[in-house]
Amino acid sequence: MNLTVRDLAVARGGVPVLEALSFTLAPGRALVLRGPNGSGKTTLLRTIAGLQPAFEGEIEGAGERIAYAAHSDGLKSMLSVTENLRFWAQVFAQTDIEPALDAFDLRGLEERMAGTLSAGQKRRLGLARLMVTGRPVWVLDEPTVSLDTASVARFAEAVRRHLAEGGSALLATHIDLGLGEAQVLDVTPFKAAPRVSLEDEAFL
Ligand SMILES: Nc1ncnc2c1ncn2[C@@H]1O[C@H](COP(=O)(O)OP(=O)(O)OP(=O)(O)O)[C@@H](O)[C@H]1O
Repeated sequence: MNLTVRDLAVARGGVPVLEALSFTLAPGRALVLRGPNGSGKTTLLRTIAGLQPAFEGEIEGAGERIAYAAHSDGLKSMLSVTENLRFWAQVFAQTDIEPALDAFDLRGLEERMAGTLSAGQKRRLGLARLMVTGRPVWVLDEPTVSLDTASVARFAEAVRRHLAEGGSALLATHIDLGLGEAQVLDVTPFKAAPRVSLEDEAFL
């Protein structure tokens, strides 16, 4: 199933920040949002994740298909790394946290309280949670903040695997993730953005 956005306008504080936005994101595809600070990327992602209503337009294929990773890691600081992952796995009716521990290099940190982790380790744990949601559409806001080069590469690899398994990813980022074949959508406030269809693009 595609994620489809049609003639979408999104607003913060009642003020539209983006409008006339349309795109289709098919299974196996990634779309990177690019735009200057304040251009509305976070607002768009929050709207697609269902955290705020659309100002105008339609979103299809979102709802319970979305796993959203916001700017903040949203961890439970008094729970250990494994307890955090188990908690989230339970919320999403999943059981296996082992692949997430491996993918985000959390081995050796399993029993550490999340609150005692470094910023980059917290971010790795926050991103590892995506893998225990079982949800097909990853919506990611600046996912690589605080990550070192090796962790960025691990993250990109996790995204690639997710796409290869039929998932999709919508990401706002200012840095090059090395997802060479990902489509890029330039977000320009108050101007009609180009229509993007990822259905016919080569597999990432
Ligand atoms: N809580 C809020 N209330 C009112 N306006 C807000 C709020 N949060 C953000 N804005 C404004 O909405 C606009 C879009 O912000 P948004 O965070 O979506 O941009 P962004 O493209 O994600 O920026 P960045 O690259 O800096 O993260 C900006 O002008 C911002 O100042």
